[in-house]
Amino acid sequence: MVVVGILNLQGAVSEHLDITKKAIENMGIDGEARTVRYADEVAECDCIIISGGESTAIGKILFEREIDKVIKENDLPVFGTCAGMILLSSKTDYNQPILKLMDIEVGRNAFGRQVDSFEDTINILGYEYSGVFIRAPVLCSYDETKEDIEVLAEYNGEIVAIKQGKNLAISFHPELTEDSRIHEYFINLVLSN
Ligand SMILES: NC(=O)CC[C@H](N)C(=O)O
Repeated sequence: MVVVGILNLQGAVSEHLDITKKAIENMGIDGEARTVRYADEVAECDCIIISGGESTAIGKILFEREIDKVIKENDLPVFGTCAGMILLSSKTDYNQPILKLMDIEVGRNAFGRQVDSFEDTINILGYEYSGVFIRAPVLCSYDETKEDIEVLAEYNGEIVAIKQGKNLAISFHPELTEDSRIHEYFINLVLSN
């Protein structure tokens, strides 16, 4: 049984819930997707998804509620999309609370400054995926000495998907498509030893 917690503090939460449910169904595994808002609810999960939204707001509430501690103490894998990627990083170009779970540095609002959002094809995990970018962060650098880091996708020469151990950071919004394969990939990461 795998319990996927979608952090419900701010942002595109219901979309992640729906697509995670779809991923679990497609995989045919014993699993559950639920939204979580407090540290004790997070502690009952096997992994956490942090949605897009406003990373400063999400980070502030996350630290106030000491959800960071539960994630770290329980070694919970985290999948972050857009604002979630920012929260996974170790450094951003803003002064904001972040989890520092991945050895990546990001720049906020790097894509789509002129236009608020766009959609384009991303090659990821061996297939073509429709990437939705909404004021997305760019990955400025990552620690190349870390053997557990793997770049999963690039777009116009920029890294837009990267994993480190069981943490996954994506600068676009897979929850805004009907395609659950990236969510399935994350759940498989969680299930693998
Ligand atoms: N769609 C998003 O998640 C945008 C992220 C937002 N620009 C931030 O920096 O927090």
